[in-house]
Amino acid sequence: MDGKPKAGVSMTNTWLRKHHLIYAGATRHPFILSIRDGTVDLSAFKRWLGQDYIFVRAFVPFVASVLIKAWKNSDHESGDIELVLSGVAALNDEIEWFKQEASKWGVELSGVVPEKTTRDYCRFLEDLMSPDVDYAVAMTAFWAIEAVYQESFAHCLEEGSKTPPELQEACQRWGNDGFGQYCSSLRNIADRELEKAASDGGPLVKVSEDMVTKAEVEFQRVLEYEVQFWNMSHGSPGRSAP
Ligand SMILES: Cc1ncc(CN)c(N)n1
Repeated sequence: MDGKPKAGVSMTNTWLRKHHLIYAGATRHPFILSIRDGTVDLSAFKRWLGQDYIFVRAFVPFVASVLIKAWKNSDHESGDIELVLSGVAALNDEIEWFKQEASKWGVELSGVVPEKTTRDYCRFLEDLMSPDVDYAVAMTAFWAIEAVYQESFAHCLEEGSKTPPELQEACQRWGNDGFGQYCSSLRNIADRELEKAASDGGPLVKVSEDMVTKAEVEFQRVLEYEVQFWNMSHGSPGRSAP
């Protein structure tokens, strides 16, 4: 296979198939399955809550950096800016939700020390904020980060799941249909930008090919970080030390 999508098959589709094992590892992780079957260890949930609060605070400037890239790279009619802006607004609510949820569970957010996995993932986001990172690459990472949470938490709300009632609100936050629509829109933008790069036959063809390769690498790295993040939360053996 030459790594290029077949006609009519989007780039993200091609990558989801090619990397389906790690994608399933990220979206059907034992931590998520334990929420879904009601056996979740609540101390693991609280650990996730504290670490994810730190992650989300670092995610805001990353999304703001995508907003700047959207402003520079998309036209007004595309609606990219409005979509990313709605993401920033949703993160404002999300931060408030974390504060409320933490107080409900007795987690002191100001005392949470970031674990190594959280620090590494936040550093990864910081690297992606560079103006040198192309819009297509940043958008691919953005979509993948949101899609993992959407698919994971939606799984905990499916019929037959035994998610404890006190965790259902958390699952609704990312598992609801509106968030699913938002992820689809992010994915469409990523595909549109990747398609533009892949079909570029001009003198900068090599630059465009490199961009698509970079986007695929960052897609895989997001999935690896998401698995590590769940491992850390779950307290899985072999997780990295703080
Ligand atoms: C680690 C992680 N990944 C994704 C999301 C969804 N914004 C999140 N809150 N935290």
